[in-house]
Amino acid sequence: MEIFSSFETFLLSLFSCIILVIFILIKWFSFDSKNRKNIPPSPPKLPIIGNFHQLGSSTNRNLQILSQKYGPLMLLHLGSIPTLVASSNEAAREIMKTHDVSFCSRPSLIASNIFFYGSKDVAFAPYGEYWRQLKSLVVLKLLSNIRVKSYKKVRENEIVDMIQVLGESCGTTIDMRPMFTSLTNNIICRIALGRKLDGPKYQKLLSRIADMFNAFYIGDYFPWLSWVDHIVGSIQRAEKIAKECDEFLERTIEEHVNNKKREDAKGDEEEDFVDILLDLQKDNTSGLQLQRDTLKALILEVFAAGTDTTQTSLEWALSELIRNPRVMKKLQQEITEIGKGKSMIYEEDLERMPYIKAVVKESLRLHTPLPFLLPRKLVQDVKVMGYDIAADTQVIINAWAIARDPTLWEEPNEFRPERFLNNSIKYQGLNFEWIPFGAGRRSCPGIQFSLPVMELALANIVYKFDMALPNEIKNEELDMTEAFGITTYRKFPLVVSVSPRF
Ligand code: HEM
Repeated sequence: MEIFSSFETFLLSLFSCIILVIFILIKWFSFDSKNRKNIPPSPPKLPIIGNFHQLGSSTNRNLQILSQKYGPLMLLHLGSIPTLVASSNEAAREIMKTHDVSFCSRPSLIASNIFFYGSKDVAFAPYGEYWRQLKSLVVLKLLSNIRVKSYKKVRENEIVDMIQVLGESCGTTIDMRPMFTSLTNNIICRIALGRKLDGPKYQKLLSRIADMFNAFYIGDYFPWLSWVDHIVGSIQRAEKIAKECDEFLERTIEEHVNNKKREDAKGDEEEDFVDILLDLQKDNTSGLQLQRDTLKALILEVFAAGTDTTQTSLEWALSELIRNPRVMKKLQQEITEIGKGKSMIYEEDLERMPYIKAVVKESLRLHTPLPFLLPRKLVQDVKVMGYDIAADTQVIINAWAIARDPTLWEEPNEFRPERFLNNSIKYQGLNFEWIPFGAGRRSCPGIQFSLPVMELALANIVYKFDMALPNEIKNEELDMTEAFGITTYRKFPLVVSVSPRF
C-alpha cells in the first residue's frame, strides 16, 4: 500500500511537472511571439562600422542597388545609428504622409549644433513647439508668396548683371559655376541682408561653411568615439569658421539695429529679412521670443539652404540643355517667341513658358539636389509597411533613386522635359515619385523663393546666347559625373564657350 501511494505521489508530481513545463512553454512562446519584432531586412553588416562599407562614394547609387535586393524599406546600421532607408514612392508616402507626425524630427548633428547655435534653425531643430512656431514664422513672414514676389526687381537686376558678364565673355570659355554662385549669393544677400557682400572674403566664408556641412564627423555615427573629431581637429576647424560666421552675423545685426547703411543701400527695395526679424523680435504677438541666437541661426539658414541647392540646380539644368540640343532648340524657340526681341525675359513672361518650367522640373528629377532630402528621426515606435520601426531610428529617403525608378518613369535616365508637360505633378510633395523639395511637415519652405531664380536665369541665358563645349568636345559627350555630398554637385564644373544669338 505504501509503495502504491508513493508511486501515486510520484505520478502526481510528474504530471504536475509536465503541466507546469507545458504552461511555461506556452507562456514563453506566446510572450515571444507577441514581442518578436518584424524588423526590415538589412544587408549584412560588419562589426563596429555596420553597413558603412556599403555606402561608397556614390551613396545614392549604391543604396539604390542595395534596395533592389533588400526592398524599399531597409534597415542599415551606420556605426551605432540604426538608419531606415526608403527607396520607393510607397515607402516615401508612408513616411512623409501616413506617418508624417512620427517621422518629423531631425537627428542631432554635430555641424548643425556648431553652426546653428545648438540647432536653433528650422531645418535641424527637433520636432516640437519651438520648431513649429519658427517654421510658421518663416513661411508666413519671410518666404510667403507676396514677400517673395516683392523681391522680383532684385532677381531681375542680378540676372541682368550676370548676362552682362556672360556677354563680355563671348569668344572665350567661361566656367559657369562661379557665375551661378555669385548670382545666387548676390540675390540672397540683397534679400536677406539688404546689400551684396563685398569681395571674395565672404564668398569664401560661405563656401567654407558649406564644406563643413559636407564634412564627416565620426561622433555623428559613433557617439562613443566623438573625441576622435577633436583629436583630428574637425571640431576645432568647424568652431573656428562658426566663430567667424558669428562675428559676421553680429556685425550685420548691429548694422541693422543702428540703422546705418540701410537708407542708402536699399533704395526702393522692400524690407530685408534682418529688418523683418528685428521687427518681429520687438513685436511679441507671435508668441515666440526671438532670441539673438535664433535670429542669427535663421539668417544663416537662408544662405545654407538657399545658395548651394539653387546654384547646383542651375549648373545641372544648363548641362542637360547643352547635352541635349533637341531640348535646347525647343526651349530657345519657346523663349524667342515670347521674348520677341525684348532686351530680356521678365518674370511675368515665364507664365507663358510651359517648356522652361518642364525643363527645370526634369532637371530636378534627374539631379535631385539633396538626393536624400534631409535626414529625419522617428519620435515614437511605429509600424510601416508591416515592419516595426523603433523610436529614435534615423530615416533617409533616397529621393534620387525614386526619381529614376524604371517602374515609375519611362526611360528614367533620359532628359525628357515633355514628361512634365500636361501633367499634374506639383512641387509641393503630393506626388511621391518626385519629391526634390521633400514632403509633409518638414518639406522645404523655399520652393517659391528658388523657382523664379532658376527659371529666369536659364530663360535669359538661352534667350541671349548659344553655348558649346570647348575643345571641340561633342555636346553629348559632356561628362555628367556627380560629386557626392549633402548636395550633389557636378564633379567637373561646367565650362562653356558662349556666342550671342542676336
Ligand atoms: C533648388 C532649391 C532647393 C531645394 C532643392 C531644396 C530642398 C529641400 C529639401 C529636400 C528639404 C528637406 C525636406 C524634407 O525633409 O522633407 C528642405 C528643407 C528646407 N529648406 Fe529647402 N530647398 C531649396 C531651396 C531653399 C531655399 C531658397 C530656402 C530658403 C530661403 C530653403 C529653406 C529650407 C528650410 C528652412 C528647410 C527646413 C524645413 C523643415 O525642416 O521644416 N530651401 N529643402
